[in-house]
Amino acid sequence: MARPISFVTGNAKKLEEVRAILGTRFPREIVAVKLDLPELQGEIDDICKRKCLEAARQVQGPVMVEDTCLCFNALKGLPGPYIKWFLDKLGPEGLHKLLAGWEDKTAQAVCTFAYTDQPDGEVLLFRGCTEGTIVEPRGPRDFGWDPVFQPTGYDATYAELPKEKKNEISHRFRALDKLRDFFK
Ligand SMILES: O=P(O)(O)OP(=O)(O)OP(=O)(O)OC[C@H]1O[C@@H](n2cnc3c(O)ncnc32)[C@H](O)[C@@H]1O
Ligand SMILES: [Mg+2]
Repeated sequence: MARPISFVTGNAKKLEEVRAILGTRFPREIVAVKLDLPELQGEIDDICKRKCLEAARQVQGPVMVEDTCLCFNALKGLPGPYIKWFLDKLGPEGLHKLLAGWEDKTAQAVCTFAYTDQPDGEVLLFRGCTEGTIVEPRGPRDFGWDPVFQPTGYDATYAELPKEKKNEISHRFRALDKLRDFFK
């Protein structure tokens, strides 16, 4: 039997969605490890790779980590990987207001899973994107920027959609679909 994969994250909501999406149809056991890993500045692939190798160093075994970006097209992809700090400081209202001066309200939610089986191993990346628009916040506020992200083709924000629906169309679902293919 292959060793369990530690999913290293400080975010309980991510973990909840990963468990719901992978369900029981995933061939490897996944154990949650709650660590808030440092995230270095830079391009998204490098952030993910370094986060993953740091996780592997701390866990000393197979790990996966995940990084989520919210990229505003009018702002050439920003806040991108810095969305966590923008959200912390500005709140959902402030994210919407950031685009006040721009006609283009479109955005991409981008999720990148990084996997490695050992501390100095090769890091594999699995990415999923969902297109949408940034709207005035609507719906429950229990997960990040969900209230301001309205996926294309829907009248509801991520926050307003039933969890099962979000998990069928989300950036995280699409990334996990690729990860699942790899482990099949
Ligand atoms: O420990 P890690 O896994 O890094 O967890 P984190 O909360 O620091 O997460 P990120 O570094 O990936 O930062 C992404 C930010 O976007 C938020 N976020 C991530 N996925 C989201 C989703 O599906 N819907 C809404 N907000 C999300 C999350 O709460 C953070 O504020
Ligand atoms: Mg983080």
